[in-house]
Parts: sequence; structure tokens; C-alpha cells
Amino acid sequence: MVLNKDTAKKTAELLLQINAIKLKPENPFTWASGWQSPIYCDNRIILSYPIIRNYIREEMAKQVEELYGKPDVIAGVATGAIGIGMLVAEYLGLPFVYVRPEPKSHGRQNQIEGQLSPNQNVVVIEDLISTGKSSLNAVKALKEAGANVKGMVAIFTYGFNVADENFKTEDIELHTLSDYPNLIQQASDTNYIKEEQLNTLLQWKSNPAVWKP
Ligand SMILES: O=P(O)(O)OC[C@H]1O[C@H](OP(=O)(O)OP(=O)(O)O)[C@H](O)[C@@H]1O
Ligand SMILES: O=C(O)c1cc(=O)[nH]c(=O)[nH]1
Repeated sequence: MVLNKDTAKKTAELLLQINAIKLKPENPFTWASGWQSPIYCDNRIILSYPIIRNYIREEMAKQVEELYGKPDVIAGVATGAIGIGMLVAEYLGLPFVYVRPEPKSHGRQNQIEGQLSPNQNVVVIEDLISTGKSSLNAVKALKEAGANVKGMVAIFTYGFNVADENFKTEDIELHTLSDYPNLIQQASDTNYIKEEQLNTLLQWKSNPAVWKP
């Protein structure tokens, strides 16, 4: 759920400006879920732009504070949200941990890196939600470590039903700076996407799990 319309529009505009939105309908991207997609939103690129990453950091930090006050710890979902999660934690003056997809196979065999104690209030930072599987896998690890997961703030969501259902099942609140409708609106207003590409994107969005070029 998008909390602030202006932030949603501005974030979409910035993602387009830094070419974080990639379109490849003829030779689709393979997503973490295994889905084939004509679009890829690479939020990692934000970290390469100091002014834009400061904007994203501040908007995420504001949402964390507005929704949850001061949690004890900020957790970033590895690897995409380690950088931005750390920036949000730094801005709020809070401790930071990051959560691997699975425990490391050597060393200390940690899945959660950093210091986390049972019963601490944690807000999770994620860069992007497709199915929500990666983020909720991190939530599961945090809960198993005894954390009190208050909710999640992410930069972008495609807003798929499957993700909504997954978050509902796990009883985790999700807020995002921007989402797919805002991105598409902004991309068509600025002629970033052509009509033919827009049609592909609309068709893909109606049934992404089985879409083929
Ligand atoms: O909602 P989902 O279907 O789980 O997909 C979204 C996830 O995919 C990306 O991570 P990726 O697995 O590409 O790894 P990375 O963060 O290490 O780049 C992204 O950073 C999310 O964590
Ligand atoms: O689902 C994914 O793997 C995914 C999609 C996307 O647009 N961006 C990203 O970083 N990951």
C-alpha cells in the first residue's frame, strides 16, 4: 500500500530518470520467483546516485517513524536492501541487521547478520516486492530469532494479488514508496514507454505467472 501519493509519483519519476526501469519484452527477464517478465525494476541503481538515494532514504525513514515510531532495529533483506536499509538505519540512528535468504554454509552459519536480541521491535526494509516470497522468508527468520516484526517498508511493489495474499497470510503490514500503477502512469506521461510496450505491460500484468513473449 502506497502511503503518500506525491512520494509515489516522485519515486516513479526518479526510477525512470536513472534508468532503473528496464524493458525487454522480446528477451524477458527471469525473476527470483522464476517468472518471465518484460520489465525489471533495478532499485540497486539508486545507491549510485547520492541525491536520489538520500531522497529514498528520507522518505523510507519518514514512513518508518510515522507508522512505527522508533523500532529497536532496522533489518534489510539481502542483498538488494542491505544498502538502502543501512542508510535508513543510519538516518534514524538505529541498529541494523541484514537477513540472508538462507543461513551461511560456513563461518558462523548465520542467516541474520548483526546483533539482534529476542523481543526487539524490528522494521524490515526491502527494495522490491514481486511475489513477496523473499521478504517474507526474511520475516520468518527474524520471527524465529524471537524478533517482534512490526512491519515492512519497501521502495516498490508490483501489487500482485499473490503478494497481497502472502503478506495477509503472514499477518505482515507492507507499505511502499511507489508501485506499478504510479510507474506506468509516469512512464506514459513522459513518453518513456511507447504505446506498443504499454500494451505488452498491461497484458503481462493481467497474468504475470504464465506470461510468454
Ligand atoms: O518478491 P519476490 O518474488 O521474492 O522478488 C523480489 C526479490 O527479488 C529481488 O532479489 P533477488 O532474489 O534478485 O536477489 P538480490 O536482492 O540479492 O539481488 C529483490 O531484491 C527482492 O528481494
Ligand atoms: O522478482 C524479481 O526478481 C525482481 C523484479 C524486479 O523488477 N526487480 C528486481 O530487482 N527483482
